[in-house]
Amino acid sequence: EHHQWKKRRLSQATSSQGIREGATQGCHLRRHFSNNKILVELDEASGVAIMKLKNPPVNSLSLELLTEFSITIEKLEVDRSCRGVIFLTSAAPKIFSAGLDITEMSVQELWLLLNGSNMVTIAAINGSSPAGGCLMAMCCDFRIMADNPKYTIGLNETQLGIVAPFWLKDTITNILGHRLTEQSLQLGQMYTSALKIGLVDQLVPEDKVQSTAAYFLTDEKMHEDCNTSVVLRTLMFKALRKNSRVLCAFLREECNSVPRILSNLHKIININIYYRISL
Ligand SMILES: CCC/C=C/C(=O)SCCNC(=O)CCNC(=O)[C@H](O)C(C)(C)COP(=O)([O-])OP(=O)([O-])OC[C@H]1O[C@@H](n2cnc3c(N)ncnc32)[C@H](O)[C@@H]1OP(=O)([O-])[O-]
Repeated sequence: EHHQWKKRRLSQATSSQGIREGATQGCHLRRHFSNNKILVELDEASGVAIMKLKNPPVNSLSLELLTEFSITIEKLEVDRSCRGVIFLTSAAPKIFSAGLDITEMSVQELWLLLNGSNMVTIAAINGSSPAGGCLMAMCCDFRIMADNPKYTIGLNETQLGIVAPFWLKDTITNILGHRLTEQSLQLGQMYTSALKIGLVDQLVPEDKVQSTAAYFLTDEKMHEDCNTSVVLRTLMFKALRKNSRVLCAFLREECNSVPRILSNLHKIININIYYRISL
């Protein structure tokens, strides 16, 4: 049943959003597809897909954006010309994402998709990234952030009166370690020095964020890093996150067993149930 639902969503996505082929940019042929809230450029020469969030004014993760996010990831997963690489970056400068839309609450599907994906994912963080924005970046395999002291990143849930569920805590623990996670979550800390604590992997000038992310995936970079393929390293990394993946599989299984008539309301209720279990 879930399989049919997935197929239906994919065909809806490809027909209703429309894929425009043949647009050129630079010397590579690019395919674009654009939804209301997400712009995707697929460079066919390199197989690199760039996903840009465009939900002004602050790129909040509204239900509409999150739904388009799921559809886009699913489309790229089955697109054979995509080498399995995505950059998440904001179409608007200064703000990567303000996190969940404060009037809505539904982000677990995004976490499931990114953690469960076999594609290499890179967050090109070109602005502030609190709460859900930080979660989205943390779910990626690498994080490259604009070097600007005005931009902060972190999980400020405690400051908002939200208790972080276990899967969010596990995600940040994988990156920061146990003690720093405790401090970070207790204080709802937003960091300006995210590189120092390892929350991001690289700080670069603002206008270099996207090109650095792209460079990460080139053969040249691969050679620089002792001939270790980025893809291989990522697979190793994903294997190290085994617990999260087992958890993902478990949650996915659980989600699938729920009849997916999928009105948004049902979805939110299901997610809230997971919230409750996790707490
Ligand atoms: C399990 C995971 C749990 C995750 C939980 C979350 O993510 S909870 C979320 C945690 N997120 C946060 O705590 C983020 C808190 N926000 C900020 O820190 C800053 O807004 C900023 C740094 C993102 C942008 O600064 P800036 O000076 O460039 O811009 P500005 O401040 O002037 O805002 C412009 C407009 O955007 C509005 N708006 C803002 N955020 C949201 C939102 N999430 N949603 C909807 N709307 C939002 C804001 O009200 C204002 O509207 P107005 O009045 O024009 O109608």
